[in-house]
Amino acid sequence: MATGTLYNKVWNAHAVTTLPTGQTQLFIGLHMIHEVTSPQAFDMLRERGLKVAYPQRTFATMDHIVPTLSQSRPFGDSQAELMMQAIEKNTKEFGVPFFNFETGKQGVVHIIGPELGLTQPGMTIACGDSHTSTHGAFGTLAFGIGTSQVRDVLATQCLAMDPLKVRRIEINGQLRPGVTPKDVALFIINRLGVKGGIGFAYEYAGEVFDSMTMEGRMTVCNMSIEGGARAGYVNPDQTTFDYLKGREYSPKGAEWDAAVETWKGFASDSDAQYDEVVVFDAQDIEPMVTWGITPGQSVGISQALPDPAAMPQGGERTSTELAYQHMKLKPGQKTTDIAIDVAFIGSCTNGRIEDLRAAAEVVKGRKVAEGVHAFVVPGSMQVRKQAMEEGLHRVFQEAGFEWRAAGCSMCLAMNPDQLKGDQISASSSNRNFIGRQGSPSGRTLLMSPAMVAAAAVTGKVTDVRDLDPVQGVA
Ligand SMILES: CC(C)[C@H](C(=O)O)[C@@H](O)C(=O)O
Ligand code: SF4
Repeated sequence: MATGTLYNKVWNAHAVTTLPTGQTQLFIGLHMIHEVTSPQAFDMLRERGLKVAYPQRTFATMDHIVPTLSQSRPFGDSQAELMMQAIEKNTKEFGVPFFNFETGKQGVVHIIGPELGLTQPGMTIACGDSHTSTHGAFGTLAFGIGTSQVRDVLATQCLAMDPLKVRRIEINGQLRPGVTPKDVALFIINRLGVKGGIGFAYEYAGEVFDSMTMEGRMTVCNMSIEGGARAGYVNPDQTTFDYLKGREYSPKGAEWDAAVETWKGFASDSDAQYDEVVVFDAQDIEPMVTWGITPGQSVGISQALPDPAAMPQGGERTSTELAYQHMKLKPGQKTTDIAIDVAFIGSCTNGRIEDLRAAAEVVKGRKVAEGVHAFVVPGSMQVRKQAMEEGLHRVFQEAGFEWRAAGCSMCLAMNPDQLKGDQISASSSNRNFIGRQGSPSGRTLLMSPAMVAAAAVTGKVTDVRDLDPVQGVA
């Protein structure tokens, strides 16, 4: 059992009791909700005549179904309009703050929590969404939950949870130029497998994380769930505190100093005991690209696609063969030979300002390749505003990208932004499952925002480090 870890400290600080099932009843400090997994939970509350126990610890937004072109009401999609109306009604009736378009703070749930300073070190956080692990970047224990658990948290502010083991993933050394947090996330999943994290919380540590920005840490924690982990976190440090200072919901004045002292106390001790420790060398990581139908089916940009015939019979070989069938790619093929149809920059993995800056940097002075449909969907209204203040929208538009409104968009295509037929996308999102981007035969290549930008301007998967400099661009 892990001791002296952040996991351990945050868990114990929030444990209410041990339930007869052996599970821990855990108090949840922050509950974020969105339109997809909350309507039935509110209905169940209504059926039982219950209230939201802590409306001041509950915050709502809408992200999955929002159209990114016209947002005039009623929405063109009547299903989406109904979901919007449901969350409007539920938040009003139950007294839950709702970050809708009018507030200027709407966005993907995992982007707005940190951006508003709602996400704070040492917290337990829950949201009816698997990528809640994102908030672990702040030294929180953040869990994605299902709709019946959303009901439980609404009604009691508690969850019944099984304890986790802790695996420390330490990456030492410095990342090579052009290698980003997204590449780190894909590398970890490639090495440990999409199921490798089952039963674990991942603690990300080592020089790479020490020097990573908060947005980068969010990208890596976001994808913990794609590696099977229940949660993922980075210990809070000065980078964390600097990010949170002055945010809307961050503590102010004397409360700020007291909060920082408390937050520091949640970090893992230097002599903490882990259930497992895995160590990687930063130099071994290169820009990564997925070629298959799970986020673990990836290669470094310089490597050829793997050969299933070289794998032992069984699970991995079968899923590799299945992936080749769906992706219409060939073992041994170079990733840089794969042409793309669509370039999507956005999502809770890579829809933050640093992601847009990194992509714009590549796009500046270049043009989207002929036949490629490229678009940028900022992760939140605030990210969008910031990007426009920096003129990034113009960089994208001049290159031929579309500049859209904030939401989940083509990350999972619950809105009109969908692949057609067997189109292939270069996508900065987190899942490449069959049908994920709206078309059953659609194909998704996951990569960093800079790599998506490089693919958009060349029309095929490209090592962003190989692009020739653009004349006249500083
Ligand atoms: C719609 C929602 C329940 C889902 C999730 O839980 O992750 C979505 O956000 C996703 O990324 O697949
Ligand atoms: S951006 Fe994608 S992964 Fe994130 S919450 Fe939305 S659909 Fe899920």
